[in-house]
Amino acid sequence: MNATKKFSDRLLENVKPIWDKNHQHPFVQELGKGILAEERFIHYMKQDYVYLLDYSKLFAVGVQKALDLEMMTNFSKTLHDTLHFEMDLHRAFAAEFGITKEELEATKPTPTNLAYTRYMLNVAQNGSLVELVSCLLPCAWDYWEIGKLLRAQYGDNLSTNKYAKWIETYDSDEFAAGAKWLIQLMDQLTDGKPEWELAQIEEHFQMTSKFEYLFWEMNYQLEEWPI
Ligand SMILES: Cc1ncc(CO)c(N)n1
Repeated sequence: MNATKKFSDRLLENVKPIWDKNHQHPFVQELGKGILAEERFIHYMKQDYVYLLDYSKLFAVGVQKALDLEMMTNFSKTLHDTLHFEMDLHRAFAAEFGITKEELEATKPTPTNLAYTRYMLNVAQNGSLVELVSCLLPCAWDYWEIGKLLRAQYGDNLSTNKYAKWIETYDSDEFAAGAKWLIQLMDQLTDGKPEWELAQIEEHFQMTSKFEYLFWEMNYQLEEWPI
């Protein structure tokens, strides 16, 4: 591999068309403008809460598969930050909308949500550590990108945006630190890997990025089980 080009640069370059779609999705844009229908936002908050319960289990598997104490510490810190810092956002919004913590936790995942988390959990449990990281990374990295983008696009109107806390959370130093650590970890773990393995990693990265798109879409459409 070209010494100056990191594997994460390649990932970003190739995933751009998918992430651009995510960034232009009406759910994301309307959230940025503060005009997203509350019904859609509430659907998202509830679905994302149970999504995060499963997503954070990937960090727990990361602790188990970590190669050294530093990696273990970082996985367990990010697990803690997800359950506390990130999910506090959901609990705060739920309280505003009159939804209890118990109600949040009892949310039944939609078909899209379930497909997304089962895909990641299957890779986490049956694949290698770097495959696990390739599933975690789009979630953390693209949310950080969206936080930065919405701040840049709509930051001047945050005081009147009822979803401002969402943008502030994903554009925060705390959230950025987790994303940056995962990007660096991806580069560390892929250093010197053969192309067939890099291709496998990129496949997971693209797949979970597409699931990110489906997640915006399913909340915008208020997806439920049809039967
Ligand atoms: C669906 C989804 N992807 C990524 C994140 C960021 O952790 C989130 N909260 N939800």
